Amino acid sequence: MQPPRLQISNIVKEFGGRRVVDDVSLTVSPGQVTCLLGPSGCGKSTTLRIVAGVEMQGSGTIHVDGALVCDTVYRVPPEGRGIGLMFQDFALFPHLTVGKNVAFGLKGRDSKTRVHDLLDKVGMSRFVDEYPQQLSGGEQQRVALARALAPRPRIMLMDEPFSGLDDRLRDDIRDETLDVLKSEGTAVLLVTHEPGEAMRMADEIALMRDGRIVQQGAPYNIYNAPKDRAAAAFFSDINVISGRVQGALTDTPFGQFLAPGVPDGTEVDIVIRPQHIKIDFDRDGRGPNPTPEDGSAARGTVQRARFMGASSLVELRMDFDGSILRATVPSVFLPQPGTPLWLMLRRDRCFVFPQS
Ligand SMILES: Nc1ncnc2c1ncn2[C@@H]1O[C@H](COP(=O)(O)OP(=O)(O)OP(=O)(O)O)[C@@H](O)[C@H]1O
Repeated sequence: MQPPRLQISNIVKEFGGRRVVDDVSLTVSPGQVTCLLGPSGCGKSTTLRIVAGVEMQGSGTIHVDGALVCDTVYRVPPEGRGIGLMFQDFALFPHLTVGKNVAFGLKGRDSKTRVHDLLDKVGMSRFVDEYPQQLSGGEQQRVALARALAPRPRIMLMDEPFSGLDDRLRDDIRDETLDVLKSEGTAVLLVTHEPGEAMRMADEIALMRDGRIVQQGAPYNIYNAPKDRAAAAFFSDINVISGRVQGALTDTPFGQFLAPGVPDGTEVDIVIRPQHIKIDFDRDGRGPNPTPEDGSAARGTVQRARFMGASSLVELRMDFDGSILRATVPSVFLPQPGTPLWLMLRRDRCFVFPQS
């Protein structure tokens, strides 16, 4: 079997006795994009710097195509690792033209063709003789991508590469970058703190917290089967309803929830995203009948409703304990504050986590 393009095994790094990377392992295959996703300070960039070879790990190993690149005694220098880098502040050389920037790391006869092909791929051919300061931020980013890919790196490391760009442009450049990276078959390790960016770019997401990878998988799986409450909350606003387990069931105002394998007496959080709450109208103080899919309805009063563009966000104060729950509804639904409404929770979209 082919070894993975990049294999990171049990990497540990401490700064001043504090473990900022704690036993991180992951693999990336050619043509695959893996995102290290997590809040600021969780150790993403340090992990990337260790792979790049500009930082040394305390323990653990890195292999590229099955060959050892570094452990705690042996170390291939950064330029010998076949790795391309793209960082937010990774500036182009201001005194070189676009073409010369891209050609910078290239030798040999076919370098002209390579520069031409890459500039074509990133849609920048017509700027070949311009200087970086004549280009917009997005154009510079495209050239930086071409430059990083020019020597055909086996692995591309990207650290928040799009964060200097404004929103709309960022979406376009992300998509274009992804197309180019896929067409080159490069293995990509991308660091970001933005779940939206990870969902958009990644084949696989490694969710990091306090130096550890807490969950790893395809974006769909991580979003729909988060490991704990914090993992669920990292991707969207969440609603939390608390309960206590008795006989593998939790009683709540929304009916009973299964809590298999959770010991009696355990307090649990039932977590649901706002778009998975169902709203129904009040019929003289009565709500919809219970169903196996959605459980029982509980009543609340609209506090406020806001139009969000593609959806509307409705905040309700619940009769049963005065807590606020948030529901999003596609398109336009803007009930007046004070309107009584009934909420139901889609059972297949609820997560039950023991409280820690
Ligand atoms: N050279 C260093 N010396 C001491 N502490 C460091 C050093 N580099 C990083 N750290 C600390 O290690 C922790 C992890 O930093 P790192 O940059 O890897 O996090 P991150 O997840 O990439 O966050 P951000 O997105 O903010 O860069 C931080 O608390 C940081 O202050």
